[in-house]
Amino acid sequence: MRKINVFDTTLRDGEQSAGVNLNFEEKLEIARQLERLNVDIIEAGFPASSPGDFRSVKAIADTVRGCSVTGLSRSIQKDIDTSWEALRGGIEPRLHIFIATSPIHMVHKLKKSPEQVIETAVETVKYAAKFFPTIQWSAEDACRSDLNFLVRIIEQVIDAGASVINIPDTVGYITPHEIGHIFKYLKENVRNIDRAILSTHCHDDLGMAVANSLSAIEHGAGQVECTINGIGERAGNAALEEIAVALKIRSDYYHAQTRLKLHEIKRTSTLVSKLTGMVVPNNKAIIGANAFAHESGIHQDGVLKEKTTYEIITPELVGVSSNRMVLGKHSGRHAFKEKIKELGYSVNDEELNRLFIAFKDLADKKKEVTEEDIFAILTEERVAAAIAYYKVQQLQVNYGTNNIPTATITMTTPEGLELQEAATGSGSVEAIYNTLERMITSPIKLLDYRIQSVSGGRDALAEVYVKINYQETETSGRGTAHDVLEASAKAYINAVNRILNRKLKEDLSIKVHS
Ligand SMILES: CC(=O)SCCNC(=O)CCNC(=O)[C@H](O)C(C)(C)COP(=O)(O)OP(=O)(O)OC[C@H]1O[C@@H](n2cnc3c(N)ncnc32)[C@H](O)[C@@H]1OP(=O)(O)O
Ligand SMILES: CC(C)C(=O)C(=O)O
Ligand SMILES: [Mg+2]
Repeated sequence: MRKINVFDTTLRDGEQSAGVNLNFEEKLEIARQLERLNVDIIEAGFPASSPGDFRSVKAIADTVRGCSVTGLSRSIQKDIDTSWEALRGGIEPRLHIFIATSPIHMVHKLKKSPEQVIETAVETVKYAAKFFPTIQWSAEDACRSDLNFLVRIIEQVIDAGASVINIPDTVGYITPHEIGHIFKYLKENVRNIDRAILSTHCHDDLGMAVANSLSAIEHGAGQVECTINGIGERAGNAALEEIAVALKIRSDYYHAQTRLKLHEIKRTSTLVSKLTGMVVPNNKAIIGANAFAHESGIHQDGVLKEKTTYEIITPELVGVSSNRMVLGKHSGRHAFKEKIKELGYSVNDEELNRLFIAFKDLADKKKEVTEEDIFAILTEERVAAAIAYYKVQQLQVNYGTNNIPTATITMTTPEGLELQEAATGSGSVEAIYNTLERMITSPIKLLDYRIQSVSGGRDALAEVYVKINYQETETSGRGTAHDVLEASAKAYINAVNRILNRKLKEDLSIKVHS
């Protein structure tokens, strides 16, 4: 297996993301975590860009011992001197020096001829070699540069002392096939290429940064530059976690490996996301919240039977504790039954079918059905099955800021009659309770009413607790529903039914004993 060096530029190119500004302590914390992840090189910043960046780069170089630390420099003596002051305390001081090589950049930005660019590159690499044992030289916008010009300048900077040659796709323009060709061409045509490692540095403007990096590796790159979570200038850089895991999972294809401790990936990603404020999308490969979540019934059934049916990466590989079965409207009976078992219940097939109907009904209204929701469905179902005397068939409430709230309810009675009533109240809940009282024979006194949400979010289930006095007996009742008014009606009827149930049992025992 070929060894690929991982050059992490989260603290330099990653910090170039619009809106990101890491302070000294935050940069140091991320550097320590990158060291734990075991990257080969940390690009800690751009020392000449500001006193703050100089201080952080110096602190990181002086602290980190598990890998090499580098800093970016323009092809200017002043930048090189400042970088040396920042980096000299590191275990293997390394300079990352760059100059643009594409016609667009040379003409419009640098305002230099190709010959002047070669001269500047060679002079500054020679100057840097007086201080730095290792020099990485980058041809900015290499992928839009003339290939033969690239060959010429690379040969000369290697002779001047550079031992790593980086070929950036600065503007995210190249395609996987084309970058493969560039690396192959340089390998075959740069006279002294055996004295240097070729490196790839891709941006994601066309969404191809990772694919391009992998193609470069396939065609001869020995170093890959990337950032955690793919953050970086504009649309970002190639995502470290995606490249590293692709090399691991498809080692049969790439025959290349890194020295990364992959189980540190999730922790590193979370830290970077937190400190930069760059939120990781749920569907992001490897580290997104949904990367190991299965939602649909057929997939869940497959994973329950054999994980490899739908998982090519084990969550543990990247430091995620386990996969996740998300219960939602696409889930099937197998996953639902498994969740019930996890909650410590056993249900027979008939109960499972009844519960599954209630579950699907809720899943249609809610994005994700949580464990708390399932627990509520289970309890509700069991309690309701035991004591359904009065049963609300239909409930409608009219509410408006300038209207008196009115409830209309259709309900079946213990005798099997279907009644319909309407009543008003000072609020919607009172209107419901006044309506119910018209249909229930004995008077009811409401003693307590409490409402809470079962799980978080705007679509959470509502759970209502009531305490009532009915037929000279005090009891409580609960109701759960997606709507607070429906839950309120259910709780009230549940309390009445509990009393009727208790009384029926007492009557039966009187009859049995007499
Ligand atoms: C592709 C990349 O990611 S490159 C890295 C990009 N990162 C950054 O720019 C972040 C840090 N940058 C900074 O803080 C500032 O730009 C500084 C401190 C480096 C320079 O600031 P200023 O001196 O005010 O220059 P400014 O940024 O406006 O312009 C850049 C100058 O550097 C020159 N330049 C750009 N690249 C190079 C290079 N590789 N070598 C030498 N000169 C360069 C430009 O031609 C321009 O020169 P000019 O003033 O003669 O026209
Ligand atoms: C400085 C270089 C390596 C860079 O970030 C780029 O070209 O994208
Ligand atoms: Mg870049």
